Amino acid sequence: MLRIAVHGAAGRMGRRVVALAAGDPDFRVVAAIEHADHSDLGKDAGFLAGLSELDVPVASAWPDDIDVIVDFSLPEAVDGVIDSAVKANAALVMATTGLTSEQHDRLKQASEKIAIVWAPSMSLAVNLTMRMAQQVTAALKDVSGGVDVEIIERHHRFKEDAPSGTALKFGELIAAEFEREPGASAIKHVHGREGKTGMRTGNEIGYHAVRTGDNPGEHTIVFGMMGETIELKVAASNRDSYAAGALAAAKWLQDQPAGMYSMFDVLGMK
Ligand SMILES: NC(=O)c1ccc[n+]([C@@H]2O[C@H](COP(=O)([O-])OP(=O)(O)OC[C@H]3O[C@@H](n4cnc5c(N)ncnc54)[C@H](O)[C@@H]3O)[C@@H](O)[C@H]2O)c1
Ligand SMILES: O=C(O)C1=N[C@H](C(=O)O)CCC1
Repeated sequence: MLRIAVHGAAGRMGRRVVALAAGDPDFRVVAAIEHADHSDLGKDAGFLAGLSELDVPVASAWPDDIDVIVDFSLPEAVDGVIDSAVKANAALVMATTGLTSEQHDRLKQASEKIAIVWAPSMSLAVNLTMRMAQQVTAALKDVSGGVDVEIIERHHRFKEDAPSGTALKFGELIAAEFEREPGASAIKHVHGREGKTGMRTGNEIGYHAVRTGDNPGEHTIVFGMMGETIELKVAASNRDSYAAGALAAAKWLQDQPAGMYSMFDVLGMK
């Protein structure tokens, strides 16, 4: 049984991770961590997750006996949870998005000591769609008349970063396909458009962030050509696909040496 600590445990995602972990016989929830002045400190994590009590109070201090930490917090909390994972010699599932390049560097350094999965989306369907987007790009990148790629992401009104980490990952993977050929032009990443922008160039990817209501996450990748269009769309109807993916990553990490891994590794999508 894996001793799991949830970082950001009172959050929208943290509560779902606690709920699913509590119902999984492979896990024992040993810690529900929040920042030191959170209003839910001391409350039972099971109660916050909509369950019966787990006898795990929300706390800001880390216990010693942790096998894996699942982080769904905020960028300002990420440096601390990396340090805590290394100190506890615990595996780390890093799901928080909006990290700085310095924080990604710190994750990489920490992966020399502990096993880490970082993914902007823990969803099976999203990671499968990423692989499909790579295949479509490879097939269309030299099409007559060219192909224009635009990424539209839709999330709930409470989301604090834009575009989504998932949209950025889609763009990174698609750009890599365009840039694979020697001498290929570097792709420009264009975030929104306004004013007299001039004609769209052939070597750019556009990103558009929609924020409405309680949308748990939706990505549409548009491949626009002269005469026809392909759209790849993947949409969550609740947050459990992300929580389940994070727990799958937590289990998978237990058999891995120190290193940096992705959901492609967890899902066996080489
Ligand atoms: N990778 C994925 O599959 C995936 C899926 C959903 C959300 N996310 C990302 O997860 C993050 C959280 O999303 P959310 O909707 O749950 O947000 P949220 O605001 O509901 O939850 C974030 C939680 O982190 C806590 N927190 C902030 N600072 C902290 C600190 N210093 N120490 C401990 N806890 C702290 C907050 O109190 C809050 O409870 C976002 O970055 C989001 O983009 C990733
Ligand atoms: O709810 C969020 O915030 C989400 N963020 C992820 C991202 O930024 O890619 C995707 C899942 C939902």
